[in-house]
Amino acid sequence: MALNYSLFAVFYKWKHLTCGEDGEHLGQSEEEQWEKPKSKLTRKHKHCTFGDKGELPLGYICTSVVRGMLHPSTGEYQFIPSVVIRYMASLLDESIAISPTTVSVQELIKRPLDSVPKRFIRLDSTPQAGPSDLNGLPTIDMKKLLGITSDSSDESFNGELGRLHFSCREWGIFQLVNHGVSSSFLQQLRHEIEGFFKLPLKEKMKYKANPGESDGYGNVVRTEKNHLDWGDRLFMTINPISKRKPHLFPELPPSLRSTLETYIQELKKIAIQILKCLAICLGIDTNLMMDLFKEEKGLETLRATYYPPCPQPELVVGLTPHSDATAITILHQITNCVNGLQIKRNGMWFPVDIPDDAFIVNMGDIMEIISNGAYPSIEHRAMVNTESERISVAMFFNPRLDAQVGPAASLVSPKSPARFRRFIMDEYVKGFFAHPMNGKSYLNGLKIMNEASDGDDLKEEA
Ligand SMILES: O=C(O)CCC(=O)C(=O)O
Ligand SMILES: [Fe+2]
Repeated sequence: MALNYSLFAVFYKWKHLTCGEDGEHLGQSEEEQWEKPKSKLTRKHKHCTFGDKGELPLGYICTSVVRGMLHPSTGEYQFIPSVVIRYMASLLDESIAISPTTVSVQELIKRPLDSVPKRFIRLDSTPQAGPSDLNGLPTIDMKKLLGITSDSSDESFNGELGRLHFSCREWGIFQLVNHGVSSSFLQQLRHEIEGFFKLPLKEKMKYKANPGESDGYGNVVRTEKNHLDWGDRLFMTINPISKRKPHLFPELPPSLRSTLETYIQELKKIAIQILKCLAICLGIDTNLMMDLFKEEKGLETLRATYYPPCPQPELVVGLTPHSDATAITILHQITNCVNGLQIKRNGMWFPVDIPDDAFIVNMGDIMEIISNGAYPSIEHRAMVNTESERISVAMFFNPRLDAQVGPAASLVSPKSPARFRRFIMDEYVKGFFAHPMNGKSYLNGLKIMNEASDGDDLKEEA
């Protein structure tokens, strides 16, 4: 059934709309409920309740306004009777009534929900390991990476640098401790980000993603089958500053903005040192690597995700399986103790237990490309639970948009030909957002199938 918003607008004005108790519909099929409501009424349905408007007598015209909704194309916030909203929710799987960017799971769970709407239901036959099966991720001590340069002695390679190389090659992910960002500051960050998600929907929608853009607030469909994830996001380009959307970062509540600004600066320092160390481990000239991530030009984005509790967590996914389209990502689970990140290893999903205040660093597709496959990106997803909300903040570090990216020249030889095509970063990013989120499928599209590659094509740039 293809119902669109204008049809709902007609329902809204419909003068004979009646309902059962607590706004429930009457009748067998949903069409009937709307077409012949009166014929189905019984004494049992003597009154109906509309949210804070209290009980309304039988047959009362449903014009009480109790909830709001965003118009899919104008983005305007509009009040709609709760009964219409419930009906719309029941149609989520079949209807285009709610446009992808206007769904807020946080709003959805404010209503009584026994089961999740069909559009959120995902089936995944990949085996799932138990919570303790992973035995923790490798741990890297940031303090020990500080001060390492390409002139450092071989000793450092035997120590933390060696562990870093191993973690990236064998795991593609590690937890970072002693990173220097204080617990009290992380508390403040938590307070600010939670505050953002607690804002009324109307406020948050000032930051909504504009049509065709990836930056902004909302639950954006990125899957082939138009499934929705069980989470609301705020995604923003942070650097270069000229790429910040005027209605987003600059317009955030000032205390959130300044906390984020400090956080971003701290993470940037960490990311740059890690990238330098990775270049050393891989045998890439650190200057070439740093040129890609030039401080004012490197592409940096941030995604804060709010995962509400879910009545049927086994049926939904908080964040669709994907690998990050970045060089490296630094993830902070701001709701300590509430886990949800899972990684795919040996064809199996493993839940990750993130220690309080540790950061998670993972390799993205760009690092897999630069390293010519030596540091594979890790496929991961986020899952939810029945009890607690969870919030994560991921910061993505990428080469500058005008950089030509491909396997580092020093890693390509006749024996080890380039495994990936070269491209301009800007085109890669645009292509990524136009591509459905589906494991590592975007990266796979950049693979050179014919292993014999043209070495001359590989310039000195990393
Ligand atoms: O919330 C998480 O644990 C994962 C977030 C993530 O993978 C992302 O934002 O790309
Ligand atoms: Fe991710």
